[in-house]
Amino acid sequence: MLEVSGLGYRAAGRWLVRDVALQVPAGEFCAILGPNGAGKTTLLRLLSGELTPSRGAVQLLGRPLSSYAPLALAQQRALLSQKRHLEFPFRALEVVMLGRLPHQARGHETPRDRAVVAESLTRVEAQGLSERVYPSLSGGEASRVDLARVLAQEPQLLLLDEPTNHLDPRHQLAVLALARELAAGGCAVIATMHDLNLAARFADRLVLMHRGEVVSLGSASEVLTEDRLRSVYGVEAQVTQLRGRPLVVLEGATPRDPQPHDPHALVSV
Ligand SMILES: Nc1ncnc2c1ncn2[C@@H]1O[C@H](COP(=O)(O)OP(=O)(O)OP(=O)(O)O)[C@@H](O)[C@H]1O
Repeated sequence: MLEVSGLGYRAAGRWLVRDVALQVPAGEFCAILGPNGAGKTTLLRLLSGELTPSRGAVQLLGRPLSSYAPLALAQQRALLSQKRHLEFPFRALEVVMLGRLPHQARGHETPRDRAVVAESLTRVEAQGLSERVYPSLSGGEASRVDLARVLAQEPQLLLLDEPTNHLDPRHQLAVLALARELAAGGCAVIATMHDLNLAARFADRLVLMHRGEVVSLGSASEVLTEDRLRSVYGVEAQVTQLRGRPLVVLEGATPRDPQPHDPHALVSV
């Protein structure tokens, strides 16, 4: 589904993402982890085609991402950004209908569009919000409506930037269960996440980033080791097992931040 090799992105005189190689097949839910500033969002934006790589390439469904026309790309992949802003007093239903635009001939709504929108709102437990004005929604409510919008796009590749942000525990679980369900249905799902235990529980594979590079890639048990959590996140943690998955108990911060804001740390050589 998605193949990435030698991917790099340079801005403001440094490499924000460097040398990333990754393959995500259809049917997989992959979580991208890493400390603040590690490059997760930048990588996701490169995978979506929103940013153009400085090096390397992204292939989607066997074709370079750069060869897709915007409409054709929007029919295949959807990106839920972390920073979302909508000033217009659209109803939630209308916001979700925006997800159907890539599939509509000359912007004409069909009964199928309306059915997909209704189903998308139901899948994120937001059907009761459909008539609400979007700017009046709480952070978590707006997040669920935004998720419904990208679901309505019916993408083959779904990219989610911190999809559990603002959500209460029940809705965090529901959204990640939904990501699993979509993967089971043949979609490739890639989500950036900060909650290590939720990532371990729901994702098939974890990608751990540090200073713009992928430092570990594999199952939760392979990636989430106490040594790695210390060196990458700067935390002392105990990693135990719960129902066959690692369970991380954070104990405290190490004396030194392993992700210093050193502007020269990523300077190209
Ligand atoms: N356009 C840009 N110009 C300069 N620096 C940038 C730009 N975009 C991002 N950065 C920097 O690149 C680094 C990686 O940013 P990114 O948003 O990818 O991190 P992240 O891993 O998603 O972080 P977080 O967990 O805080 O969301 C950060 O230090 C950020 O300040």
